Amino acid sequence: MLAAARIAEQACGWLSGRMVNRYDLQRLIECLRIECSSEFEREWAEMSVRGIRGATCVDCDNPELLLAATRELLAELLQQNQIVDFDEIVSAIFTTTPDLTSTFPAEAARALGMRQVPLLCASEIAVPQALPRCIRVLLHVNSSKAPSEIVHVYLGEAKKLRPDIQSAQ
Ligand SMILES: C=C(O[C@@H]1C=C(C(=O)O)C=C[C@H]1O)C(=O)O
Repeated sequence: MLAAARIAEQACGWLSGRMVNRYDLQRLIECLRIECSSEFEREWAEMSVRGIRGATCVDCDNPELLLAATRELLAELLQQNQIVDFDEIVSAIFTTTPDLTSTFPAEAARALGMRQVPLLCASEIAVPQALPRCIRVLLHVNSSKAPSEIVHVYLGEAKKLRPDIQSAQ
């Protein structure tokens, strides 16, 4: 639980059923202020920037299909990594294989609410025989998780890209 939520819960418990005077309230506010700042310092000290990878494929180069597939991928990445607040996301880089040019996958991220997140789209390297019609994403997030706790998400045909990750999960 976030420090602020836990402290607020404690404060509510302390206050419930009490007649509090102004002196008590001032004392409580001062205690919470000290407790909050040290808790936040501890939480921030444990935070690092982590990279989270994902990929998915579409059947053809159609903007609606591409945006729906990107939305699905992002939703899965957020859910699997318990990202509830877009402010935790530092940036997101998308690539599409050279056969996908109908739209920018970043639009799907904005449509999900990532309006403040810096986004970038680029074309993947045209490696011969590489998996076609593939959308990739690299999220950078502020996280207190260890690298081994990060869940990278490969959907559909894109699962073939990283069999090592599929077997590890
Ligand atoms: C294997 C992938 O495709 C390509 C190869 C990568 C790699 O070797 O790490 C990373 C991204 C892509 O350029 C992937 O998306 O994971």
